[in-house]
Amino acid sequence: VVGGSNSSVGEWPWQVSLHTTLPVQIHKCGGSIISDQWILTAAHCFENFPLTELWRVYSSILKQSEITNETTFFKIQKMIVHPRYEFSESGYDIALLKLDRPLNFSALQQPTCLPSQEEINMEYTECWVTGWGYTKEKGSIEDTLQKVKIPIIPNADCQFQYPEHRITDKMLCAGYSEGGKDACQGDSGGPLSCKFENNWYVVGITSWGEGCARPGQPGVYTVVAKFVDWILEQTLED
Ligand SMILES: Cc1c(O)cccc1C(=O)Nc1cccc2ccc(C(=N)N)cc12
Repeated sequence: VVGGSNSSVGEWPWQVSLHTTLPVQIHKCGGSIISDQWILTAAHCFENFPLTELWRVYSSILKQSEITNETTFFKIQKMIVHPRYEFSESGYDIALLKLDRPLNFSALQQPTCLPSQEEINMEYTECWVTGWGYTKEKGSIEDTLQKVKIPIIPNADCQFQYPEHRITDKMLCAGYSEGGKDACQGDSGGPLSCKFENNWYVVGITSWGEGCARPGQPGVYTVVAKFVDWILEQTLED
């Protein structure tokens, strides 16, 4: 996250950290708890690491430095990448991870709400992006979970700012025209969380952007509301 600040303990209890273990263990992506056994994240996180055995899921973490060999983690029992995903910029950048065992909800780890299906994206006035990603383009993974408040912008404006891309209705954009605040590499898969009538919803999934926090280059997110049917089909089956 560029231009953000440190989160406090339990502020984003649905945020998880996804680590790969080879060649060394490292944070790769964020994700959101949406039930006691399912994590919502981005498909592009698994492009070079499609094997579930390579991943560890850490919940109730504020600092990456809290993670030691003794820290408990979840393994991935099932990885479901959207069948229409090809690459981030073409959309469908969404994936579901089934944990090897249910997690116990607590103040530090609990699910966030899935948004309703109608298009109320523009009515969300309080949205935050969170993650341990880079704080600048040539950055590195942050120790403390970062947060930054970012406004959702109309897709028409976003399309103008990305003339070489097709910004579809399954993508949403968020950013400041002057740049300076944005998600970045390492935040991928994490939530764009919006507070609505005193509840938090995972409205977007951090997906891509040209660089990070550049003026006129907003962050692009998967619109979760467009995939609620798919999410329910995949997760209620089990
Ligand atoms: C290609 C690249 C880097 O090598 C380092 C940092 C960023 C980039 C880059 O262009 N964009 C990105 C690469 C990977 C994930 C990203 C996630 C979000 C955003 C965003 N701006 N909201 C940009 C990303």
